[in-house]
Parts: sequence; structure tokens; C-alpha cells
Amino acid sequence: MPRPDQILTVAQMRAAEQALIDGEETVSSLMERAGAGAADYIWRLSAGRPVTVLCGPGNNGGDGYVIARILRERGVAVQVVAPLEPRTAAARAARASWGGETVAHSAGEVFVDCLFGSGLARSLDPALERLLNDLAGAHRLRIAVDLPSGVDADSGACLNADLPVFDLTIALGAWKPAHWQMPAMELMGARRLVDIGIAQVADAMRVSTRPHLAGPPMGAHKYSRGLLSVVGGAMPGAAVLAARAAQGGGAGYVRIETSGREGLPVPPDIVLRRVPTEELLHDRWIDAVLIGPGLGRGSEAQAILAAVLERDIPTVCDADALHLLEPPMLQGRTAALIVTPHEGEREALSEAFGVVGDARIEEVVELAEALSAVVLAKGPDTLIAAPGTPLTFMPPASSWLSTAGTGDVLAGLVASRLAASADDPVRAAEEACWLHAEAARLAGPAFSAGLLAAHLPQAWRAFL
Ligand SMILES: NC(=O)C1=CN([C@@H]2O[C@H](COP(=O)(O)OP(=O)(O)OC[C@H]3O[C@@H](n4cnc5c(N)ncnc54)[C@H](O)[C@@H]3O)[C@@H](O)[C@H]2O)[C@@H](O)CC1
Ligand SMILES: [K+]
Repeated sequence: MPRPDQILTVAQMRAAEQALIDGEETVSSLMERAGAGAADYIWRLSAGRPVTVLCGPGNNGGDGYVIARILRERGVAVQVVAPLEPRTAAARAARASWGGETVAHSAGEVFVDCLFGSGLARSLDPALERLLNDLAGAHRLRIAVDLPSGVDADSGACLNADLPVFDLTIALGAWKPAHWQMPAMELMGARRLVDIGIAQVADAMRVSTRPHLAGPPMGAHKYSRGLLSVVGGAMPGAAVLAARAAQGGGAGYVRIETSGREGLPVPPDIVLRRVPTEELLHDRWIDAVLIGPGLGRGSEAQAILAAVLERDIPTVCDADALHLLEPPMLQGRTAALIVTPHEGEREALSEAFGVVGDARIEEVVELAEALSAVVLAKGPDTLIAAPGTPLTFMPPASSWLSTAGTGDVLAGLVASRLAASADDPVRAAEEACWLHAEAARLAGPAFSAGLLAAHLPQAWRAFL
């Protein structure tokens, strides 16, 4: 049985389809199944309203003719707009079985985009781009089949500057990377998947599914639930915020260690340890370390980072630490390392570690290899990469997370989950993202980072 969370590149999708065609299936039988699955969604959503289907020259267009035929059989008034003749045998057969006329333009209620799917090879020429936008603008409800036309399936790039936004995108057979990547994701509206019998592909990428988190067992104590040290630096507020979040992430014992002298607004339930740099983390019970939020970027900060990494304890590096990290600091390390860069930090890391990829997805994967670390590349389309492990895509979270300090909260959460389960850093990163997203949902619109952290205890309820 395929997992509904698998994400396939165009090449993997073609190979998986070919495997079915080498068996009992034909392109036409797959097209019939894909079209029927999409037609079901469209029929429900159109609720008796007339439907316009825009059909392109390839098999995505073929799906469109199947959808048009099935909707007409169910009594829906259907118009087909076909600016290009079908070019594949299966699409020609689907057009023949539709049998109806085609029109040059249509306006009304429901628009279905079957112009191009995963076979899009270049940007839409101006006439097609205009037609697509005109039709989308002339209908109330917009549905894209497999992918919105104009989107590159593998990278999530938009090949045209001006593409319409859809209410629903119906993915066929399996998710493609574009379904979970910006900027394409922003065009898709809600996403639904139609199963057409594609098998599970070995080493397929996946979209993260909601985890189940266990509460502490009956015999738990603060050390068994994980001891986390947050290393403070020049700007102590960020470390305190991260430590607050870490408490909400489930670690049993969260402390801040600092070699600085600055006054820290540390709440009474977070232990503060002031020690010289060479004595940082001198406690064999420490399960995980977080370093970076508020660390600073000077030579002192760099010395602290080097000393911390040398301790070879499971570590999360965020913020300033990502600008200071250099290959020699990781030599000889065996403990887990998680880095949590946003776009700018990821670019800095790529430069420091000599990583050059063609696209974000490849670059994140290569960065994980170069660092021998889990890379949590955060943003509206967060990716989690680890050496030798298929890439994980996180479903999008609230866009209200785009405010100062939410990265410190996420770093605290990742470190907290790592302290609780250092044997599986990918899982720790994933769990942290889910808690972060759920807390954002609960905190409502326009929240501050502090309020986000304050909602973590309630966020847990969604995963217990
Ligand atoms: N291959 C299969 O077995 C199945 C494919 N399915 C559908 O088929 C789609 C993929 O089919 P195709 O590979 O035919 O791809 P498309 O339907 O996306 O179209 C590709 C065709 O358009 C041309 N083309 C690409 N970019 C163009 C541009 N900018 N302007 C003008 N022409 C352009 C290509 O040369 C090719 O002829 C999927 O997205 C899905 O909707 C489904 O029917 C299920 C079965
Ligand atoms: K499409």
C-alpha cells in the first residue's frame, strides 16, 4: 500500500506510472481513474453549477476531457476550452470519448485548469497565460488538476510572473514537491490527493504527518525527561525566550548557562548558571544544548561556540551560531547536531561549507550531507533534511509566525525535543515544528513570540 504522505519528483512519478503500465494498466486506464477521482471532488464542489474545463495538449488535458465527460454524464452543464489539440494517444482518446464541442472562451461558476500538469517544460506563452488568467477571473470557484498550470512540479517555481490563485488543487497519484514549496504552494488553495494505484516508492520524500507525543511515564523525574542547557550570550533576552519555549516543549529541566556578566531577566523556574567559558556544560547529565539565540557574532561568541561544540553533546545551533559555524568546529563530533536556518542563515551556512545547489531543495539536502547534521530549513515551506534520509516537507503553518522571536521559540522547542529523544533528531525537529504550528494556531492572530511560547502547554493536547 502506498503511504498518502509520499512526495514524488516527476521522474519518480513517471517510473511509478510506467511500472503500473508494465503490469495491467494503460495510460488511458490511469487517466480514467485520475479523471474520475478529480471529477468526484469537482462534482461535489460545483453542486449543480456549470463547469468550464480548460484542456491542454498533454495528459493533463486528457484528464480534463475525462472530467468533462464524467460531469456531463452526471447532468452537469460542461464547456471545454481547448486552445491546443491533444498530442498524446491517451489524450486524443479522452477527447474522442468526450465527443462534445469545444469553445474559445467561457464565463460562469466553476473553472477547472487542465492546461498543463507535471509535463510543463517552459513558461506559458503570452496567449496561453492570458487565456488562463481570463478564464480564472471569469469564474467564481477555481480548481487546478494535479498542479496549477505554469508551476514547475519539482522545484515549486512559478514559470510565469502572473498566474491565477486557485481555491483547490487536486494532486493525482502522489504529491509533487511543488505542492509543499513556495512560491507554487501559494497558488494552490486547499490541497487534496487522488489515489490512482501508484505504489510506495523506496526512499520517497514525504510530507510530515501529525505525530503522537507521549506524556511522561508514571515513574518520570526531571532528569529522565531531558536536561537542556541553553547557552546565553551578548543579548540574553533571546536565550530566555528559547528556554521558556523549551519548557513548553516537554524537557524536564531547562537551564541557562552563560559566561557573561550581563543582568538576565531569568524567571524563577529557569536555573541560571554563570561559569567561565571553559566550564560551560560541565555536567554529565546534560542531554542537549541550544546555542545561538542572542549569542552575538564577535570573537568571544565564536570561542564559546567552538567550546560548546567540542563538548560533543547533542546540540541545536540557531541564529548567530549559524553565522559563526565553520567546518573545523564539527571535526570529531559524533553527537547529533541540528541546525535551524532561515533563508539568510542557510545561505551563510552554504557559503561557509562550500555547498552550491541548483534549487533550494537540493541545497538543503547537500547542506545536511556537508554538515553531517539535520537541517531544519525554516520558512513558510519548512524542509527537514538529514544525511541518508528522505527529505521531509512540513505542512504550512500560520503566516502570523512571521514575527520577531518565533525562531527563538522554535529553536528552544527543537532542543527540548532533542533532550527528550536524542536518538532521533529528525523526529525531534518534526515534533518541534508541529508544536510550534499548533501553538501559533491557538495563539490567534497578531501574537508575540512570548505569547506563542505561552500557548505551548495547550498545544500539547493536539498530540497526546
Ligand atoms: N502519465 C500517466 O500515466 C498519467 C498522467 N496523468 C496526467 O498527465 C500529466 C502529465 O502529462 P504530460 O507529461 O503529458 O504533461 P502535460 O499534460 O503537463 O503537458 C505536456 C505537453 O505539453 C507540452 N508543453 C510543455 N510545456 C509547454 C508550454 N509551456 N507551452 C506549450 N506546450 C508545452 C509538452 O511538450 C507536452 O506535449 C499529469 O500532470 C497528470 O495530470 C494522469 O492522467 C494519470 C496518468
Ligand atoms: K493543471
